[in-house]
Amino acid sequence: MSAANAQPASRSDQAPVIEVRGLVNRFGAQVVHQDLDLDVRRGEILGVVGGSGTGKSVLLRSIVGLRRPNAGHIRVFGEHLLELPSARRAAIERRFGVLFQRGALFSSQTVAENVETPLVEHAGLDREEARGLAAVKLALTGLPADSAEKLPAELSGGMVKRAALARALALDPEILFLDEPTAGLDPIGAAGFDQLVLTLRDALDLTVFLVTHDLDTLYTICDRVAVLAQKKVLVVGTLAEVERADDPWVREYFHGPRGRAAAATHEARS
Ligand SMILES: Nc1ncnc2c1ncn2[C@@H]1O[C@H](COP(=O)(O)OP(=O)(O)OP(=O)(O)O)[C@@H](O)[C@H]1O
Repeated sequence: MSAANAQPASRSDQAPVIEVRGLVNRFGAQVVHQDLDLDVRRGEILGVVGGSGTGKSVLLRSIVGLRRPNAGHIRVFGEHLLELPSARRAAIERRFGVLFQRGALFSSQTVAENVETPLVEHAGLDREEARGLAAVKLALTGLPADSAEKLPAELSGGMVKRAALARALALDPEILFLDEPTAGLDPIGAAGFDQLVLTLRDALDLTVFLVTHDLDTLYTICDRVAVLAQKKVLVVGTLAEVERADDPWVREYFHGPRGRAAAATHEARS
């Protein structure tokens, strides 16, 4: 049985911690989302998939406050984010940890400084306190202690992802947003990162919103999967439910050679 399936079915308590309703995102004449609805349940790892350009990152950016959608509602922790005064919204956003596609570490700061910065700027810690806590966060992500004093450019791709994850965890977030965390990693590095996300979700009681193209990630750690297509969430559910969807992209993605290989590997491990 895989680690993901080892979770009881009720691992996520069904209560949505994020509710997106009627979301519209447009860039000029290009409509990316039209009346998109999505719930993210507390405690789950939700995999968000879809073809290139279907708006996975734009959806993530809309929820975390980096893009104001053209229309719709986003409720997080029961609060309507788009209607909140900016200070209240910022307080909610501090309960998010975000790992961007390219890691987004400050290249001129050491790894430790990268993790310390949010602790100093947002949690009011002094540098020394922040340093101690940053070391804990870096250890949590499995980075060797000597990486702390290195610059991001001195780390491997997998280590950069772990350092960026440590930074995303700096302020003890309740919801972790990951944008293609295993992109560019070799299969062993990617599998290690998947297991890390699963372990941290369980240990830290996180909810995880995970944008990915990685079929192994979906089969190994995701509780549910949401497929973006036709400007909305076309289907959301367990992998078994999503695989049954009658949609050309779903068929090609899940039932094509790579999908079948990922499913077979997962079966063999179960
Ligand atoms: N700031 C922007 N200005 C104009 N168009 C944008 C902007 N951001 C995103 N888009 C467009 O919105 C669409 C969705 O982009 P998005 O990055 O969300 O796709 P995605 O599903 O994450 O794709 P991928 O899987 O390739 O990363 C794309 O056509 C993109 O070009």
